[in-house]
Amino acid sequence: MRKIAVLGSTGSIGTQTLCVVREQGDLKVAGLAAGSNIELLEAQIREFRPEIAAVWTQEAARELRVKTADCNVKIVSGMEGLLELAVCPQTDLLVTAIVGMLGIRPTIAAIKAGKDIALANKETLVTAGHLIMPLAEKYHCSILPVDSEHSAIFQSLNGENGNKIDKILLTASGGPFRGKCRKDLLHIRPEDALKHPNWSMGRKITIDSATLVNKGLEVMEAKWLFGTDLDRIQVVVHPQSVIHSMVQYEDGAVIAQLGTPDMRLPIQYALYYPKRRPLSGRRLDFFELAGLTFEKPDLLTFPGLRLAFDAMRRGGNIPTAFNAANESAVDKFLNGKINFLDIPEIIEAYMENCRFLENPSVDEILDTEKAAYEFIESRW
Ligand SMILES: NC(=O)C1=CN([C@@H]2O[C@H](COP(=O)(O)OP(=O)(O)OC[C@H]3O[C@@H](n4cnc5c(N)ncnc54)[C@H](OP(=O)(O)O)[C@@H]3O)[C@@H](O)[C@H]2O)C=CC1
Ligand SMILES: CC(=O)[C@@H](O)[C@H](O)COP(=O)(O)O
Ligand SMILES: [Mn+2]
Repeated sequence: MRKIAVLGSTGSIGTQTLCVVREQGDLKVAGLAAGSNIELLEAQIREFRPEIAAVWTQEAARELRVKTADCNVKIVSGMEGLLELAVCPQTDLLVTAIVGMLGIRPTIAAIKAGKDIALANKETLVTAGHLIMPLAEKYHCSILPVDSEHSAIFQSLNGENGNKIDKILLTASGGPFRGKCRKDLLHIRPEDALKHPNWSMGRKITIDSATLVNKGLEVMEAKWLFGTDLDRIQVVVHPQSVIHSMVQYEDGAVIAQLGTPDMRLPIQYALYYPKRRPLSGRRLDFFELAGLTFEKPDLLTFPGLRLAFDAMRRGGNIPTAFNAANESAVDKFLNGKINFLDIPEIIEAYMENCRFLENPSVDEILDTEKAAYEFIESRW
């Protein structure tokens, strides 16, 4: 029986991971971690009976201990708690479904403890991919993609070992503002940007989809996961989100993975790789598809994608600068402190102002993040 722990169990990916566990019935959940939603975490503890559960604050931990006193679960808190959970001996796979750079240290700890990683937390790979990929190789750990596009690429690479890839075709929905120009985006409110055309996801990634920053993060994620040069990764806007991504080989053949917009499939694929399992829910009906269309991304209206390519080309800690500035800017946008169009401006400003570090350590990555918050706080 595969034993898993889930970082971010109360979020969009976390709850869908537990749906898969519930439906399949043959996975053991040994650890659950959440931020502050202790009501849902308590219910998850009662249903899945993990050995260990983590929350962020000590106060939340105290409250959860009282609520779950009859459950024989160890409650931990803070970064120490996440690290303890990540290396918990009762697990062999860690699902990283937490948002942001908070995932870096637990992911590294889990790899060093020999755990496989089902990786949803793309920010970790974007900022620390140069540390994580070699570490996973050293400790013989698999990094199994959960992100829908990367799972599609992973599935399209199956059985093609040794064959030369011409291009990775990374599909993008284009977000809720596809087809608009900059002037149309001047007065966008958070509630407008939170309406993704095809996917139901957490708030941060939904804003990232609206700015195309998500696609920029995914380009970097693909580069690390598949070891592909940037100039072999092409973003293709595909508004229907039916083709989840494609791989073109040197003979011109294009292999793709298609499906309904349901994250349970890539999650389940990562949990059971290389096996497929039955999955309930709607199937693609090709006779009902109105059509599949494709466009080039509009880099003038959505400069976030251009900045991501730029960050990756510059390397070092600049992808961290890109990511940390975006995290700070998205938070400010969601709290009504800045406009939608300020998000890429803030990212660019910090990318230009941050101190360049060639091969940043974890501490230097986290320092770059802290400096981003300070820089942005002092100006916006
Ligand atoms: N949602 C999706 O469909 C997809 C998401 N991803 C990626 O997956 C990751 C998760 O996204 P998503 O599920 O949408 O995010 P959500 O915002 O829905 O969930 C985030 C989770 O992280 C938890 N969390 C927040 N702060 C802490 C903390 N300090 N300690 C422990 N846990 C914490 C939250 O807990 P709480 O709610 O209790 O505070 C929640 O369980 C992101 O990196 C995203 O880019 C990738 C592809 C698709
Ligand atoms: C479900 C998933 O993987 C998201 O990352 C999704 O792809 C967002 O879609 P866009 O960024 O293409 O709008
Ligand atoms: Mn994605």
